[in-house]
Amino acid sequence: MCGMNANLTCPAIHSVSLPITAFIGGGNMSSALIGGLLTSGAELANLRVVEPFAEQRARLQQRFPGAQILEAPNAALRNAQAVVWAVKPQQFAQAAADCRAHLGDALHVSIMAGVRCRAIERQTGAQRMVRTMPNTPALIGQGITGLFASAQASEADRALADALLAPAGRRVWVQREDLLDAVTAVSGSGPAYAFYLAEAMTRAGEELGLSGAQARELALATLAGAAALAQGSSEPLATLRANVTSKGGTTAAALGVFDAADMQTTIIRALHAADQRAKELGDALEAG
Ligand SMILES: NC(=O)C1=CN([C@@H]2O[C@H](COP(=O)(O)OP(=O)(O)OC[C@H]3O[C@@H](n4cnc5c(N)ncnc54)[C@H](O)[C@@H]3O)[C@@H](O)[C@H]2O)C=CC1
Ligand SMILES: O=C(O)[C@@H]1CCC=N1
Repeated sequence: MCGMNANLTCPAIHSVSLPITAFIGGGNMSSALIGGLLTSGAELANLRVVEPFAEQRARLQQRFPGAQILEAPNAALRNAQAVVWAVKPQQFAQAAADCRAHLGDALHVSIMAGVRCRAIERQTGAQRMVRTMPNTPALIGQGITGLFASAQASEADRALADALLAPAGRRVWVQREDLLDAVTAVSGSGPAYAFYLAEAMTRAGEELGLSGAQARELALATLAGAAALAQGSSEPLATLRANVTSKGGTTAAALGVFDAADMQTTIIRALHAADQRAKELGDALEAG
């Protein structure tokens, strides 16, 4: 049951060779995921990546020697046991049309925001699917990925998807497909919110006289330390916040400004907008 439970550790993929796996789209997230597989010791001889852009193919070839980097789908995809859809949602219909004739009986794994199992089935004919939503800390193995399996996916399929995403970091399986939009809003897009906050903290630090490098170091170490503290604690987040906030002190002064601007409501509204956008991307594909 390792594919169902984020708390169980799945067998590491490095103890066996990577099953024949085709990534469709070799951009940022593909590179992060493949990099993770490589770092975890997977042999890349069974890896195929379809990437139409020559410059990006050259980068992939240099970074992942041994992998087959293809300009267009061809017979090399036929025996793939897993196909990972890693194009932008708006590129999926074209990519699927290009690939469909070349794919055999593979598990289809998607990392695309919003694109629903129904659309993947319609565009590819696949029924065994695992949709996933990783995030960019996958680049350093510290990401977190939400996963959802179609009803037809077997335990072995779930385990394979889990193993492919394991080098990217932690995994959380959800039981309803629409919850992947919520995962996208919280953790898929989430690194950008953290960087946004860090940018503002860094800018303020500079305005207050620190060097840019010092302000950045202080901001990032604070965010990382606060996240690590909260992860190791069973206290509610509000209690951890209260522990920093002396009555009449500096933190209260800062939080007072946040509250006056209704920051929590704004952040919550922002995540609803991300969830809504994932749904719109899904709707557009179903309509198209
Ligand atoms: N960037 C992020 O933080 C995250 C992105 N995602 C999802 O990952 C997917 C890819 O995103 P990125 O890697 O950021 O985008 P990207 O633009 O870096 O990568 C997409 C790649 O697909 C290639 N491509 C375009 N048309 C193609 C076709 N017909 N066949 C094969 N390849 C084709 C492009 O040349 C490009 O290299 C998206 O669906 C996104 O929703 C998921 C989680 C996080
Ligand atoms: O912004 C996006 O649409 C993608 C999905 C999650 C992170 N990046």
